[in-house]
Amino acid sequence: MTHTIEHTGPGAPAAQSDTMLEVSGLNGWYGESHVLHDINLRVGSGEVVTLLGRNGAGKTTTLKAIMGLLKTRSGSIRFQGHEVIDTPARSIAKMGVGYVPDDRGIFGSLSVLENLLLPPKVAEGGFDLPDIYELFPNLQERLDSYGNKLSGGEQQMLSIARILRTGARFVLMDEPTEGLAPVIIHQIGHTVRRLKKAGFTILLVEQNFHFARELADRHYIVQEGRIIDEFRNDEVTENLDKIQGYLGI
Ligand SMILES: Nc1ncnc2c1ncn2[C@@H]1O[C@H](COP(=O)(O)OP(=O)(O)OP(=O)(O)O)[C@@H](O)[C@H]1O
Repeated sequence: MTHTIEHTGPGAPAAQSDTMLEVSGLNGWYGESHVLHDINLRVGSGEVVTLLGRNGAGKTTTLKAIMGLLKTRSGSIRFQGHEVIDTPARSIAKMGVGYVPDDRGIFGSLSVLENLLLPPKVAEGGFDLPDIYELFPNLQERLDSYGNKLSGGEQQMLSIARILRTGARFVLMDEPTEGLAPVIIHQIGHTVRRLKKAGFTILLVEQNFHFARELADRHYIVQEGRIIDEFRNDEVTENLDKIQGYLGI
């Protein structure tokens, strides 16, 4: 069945009580190196929430820990009320959590279509191919191209598109704008806005504060593996100096 995103409602964030993700006291390690320290964060259903911070702050590691890709972790990660701290990544994906990694994870020796069809469906209601082509017309034109022949922007779109196909409704996105030209960043921003309108929940890691500010409902500031502050998007203007100080911009 075609998933008509144009006809979906305005997608205002759901009530505070409707929690998609609740992380409490999350700690994470790479070997002996203690990288995440008592991370607490919450993402409501239908919200776009960002993790902002300088290089090496621990943003990617936080996403990996939530997705189950960082195995040495402790604390609590609840997805729609279910504790997943001991759940492997494969099972977390099956619960409807999609992950768009910072390296985009495209297989260079597979075509666009093969890359699109690769991740297994996890839920009904995912985008079918016409939905994807409507959202990303460039991908339809490049269906037979190999992944390694795509531009950075096309790879990013493919990486997002294949997650949408799976039926995941909660998407973790790691720096989707990294290294892309302004016109492509604009297109990615347009995509995130449409997904929000269609009711998706998004946890977004970003270095590009201006991009994050255009899209997000709330922001968490990550520094040295800790959440040190948080802001609603409508509090950003009055806290701009503070935020720019945190981010070093
Ligand atoms: N595979 C790894 N093994 C050991 N240490 C790592 C590994 N990956 C990241 N780190 C370290 O963990 C810390 C957090 O890194 P992380 O990649 O989560 O930061 P980030 O905020 O996402 O920054 P960036 O935007 O640069 O990716 C850094 O000190 C980094 O050097």
